[in-house]
Amino acid sequence: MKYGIIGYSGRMGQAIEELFAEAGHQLVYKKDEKTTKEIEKPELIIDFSLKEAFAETVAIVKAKEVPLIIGTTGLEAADFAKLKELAAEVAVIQSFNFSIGINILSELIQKVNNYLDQDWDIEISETHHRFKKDKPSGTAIMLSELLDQNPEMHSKRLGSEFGEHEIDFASTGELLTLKHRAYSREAFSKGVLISAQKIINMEPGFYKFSQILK
Ligand SMILES: NC(=O)C1=CN([C@@H]2O[C@H](COP(=O)(O)OP(=O)(O)OC[C@H]3O[C@@H](n4cnc5c(N)ncnc54)[C@H](OP(=O)(O)O)[C@@H]3O)[C@@H](O)[C@H]2O)C=CC1
Ligand SMILES: O=C(O)C1=N[C@H](C(=O)O)C[C@H](O)C1
Repeated sequence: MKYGIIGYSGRMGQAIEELFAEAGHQLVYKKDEKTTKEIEKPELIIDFSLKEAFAETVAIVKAKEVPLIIGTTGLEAADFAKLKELAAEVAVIQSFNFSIGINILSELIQKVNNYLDQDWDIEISETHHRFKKDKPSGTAIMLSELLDQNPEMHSKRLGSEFGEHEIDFASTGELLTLKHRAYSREAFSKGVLISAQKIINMEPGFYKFSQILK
């Protein structure tokens, strides 16, 4: 397939380009903060950039009328409303975490949530590399939204950590811990590749990555 990346020289942009090249796909549209290179019209656009790029990403996808996969974090309710509006015209797949493990963890958290009453403390801790700009991580926010209670959030920015999320559930008598750790950015780019292979043939609509995996 011929695809485009917004945020192509970033850490995720590079990881996606590497995996997609191994799978035989061709990067024909590249956009960063200050540069745009278009060799050909892409069949889909992938956005792993920063929240500041969001309005322009929506405008580009609208103009090109191609599907969008978006993993950029820091998006808020108003941004999601815009994505859903865009999804009336093209297919949009969104997730704050494209790893398979975090999507399994999400299902486990929903299961645990069914057993909890107010007697349980819930804390989410996340650790990422020192260059990460947003805090708490998009994943921590996404996981917290699966719970009836508002959990405490803790963030660390340390060295080269690709992404670690831990969720602790404790009552006065016991502690349950669920944890996920990415070993590399391939954990995320693999999910983007699965999404790209499917989105090409999908009808317009807003889809979470968890729906694509099922
Ligand atoms: N959903 C998921 O599974 C995952 C999501 N992420 C998220 O992906 C995003 C990117 O992460 P990462 O690659 O580490 O970040 P980087 O800082 O390494 O890369 C950001 C990229 O976005 C570009 N950019 C910045 N501002 C704009 C703009 N206004 N318009 C167009 N492009 C812009 C940068 O271009 P330039 O260099 O020219 O400034 C750069 O290429 C983050 O939001 C991160 O949280 C990360 C991993 C997994
Ligand atoms: O910026 C990162 O690196 C990551 N960002 C996402 C997030 O904010 O949750 C996903 C992953 O943990 C890596």
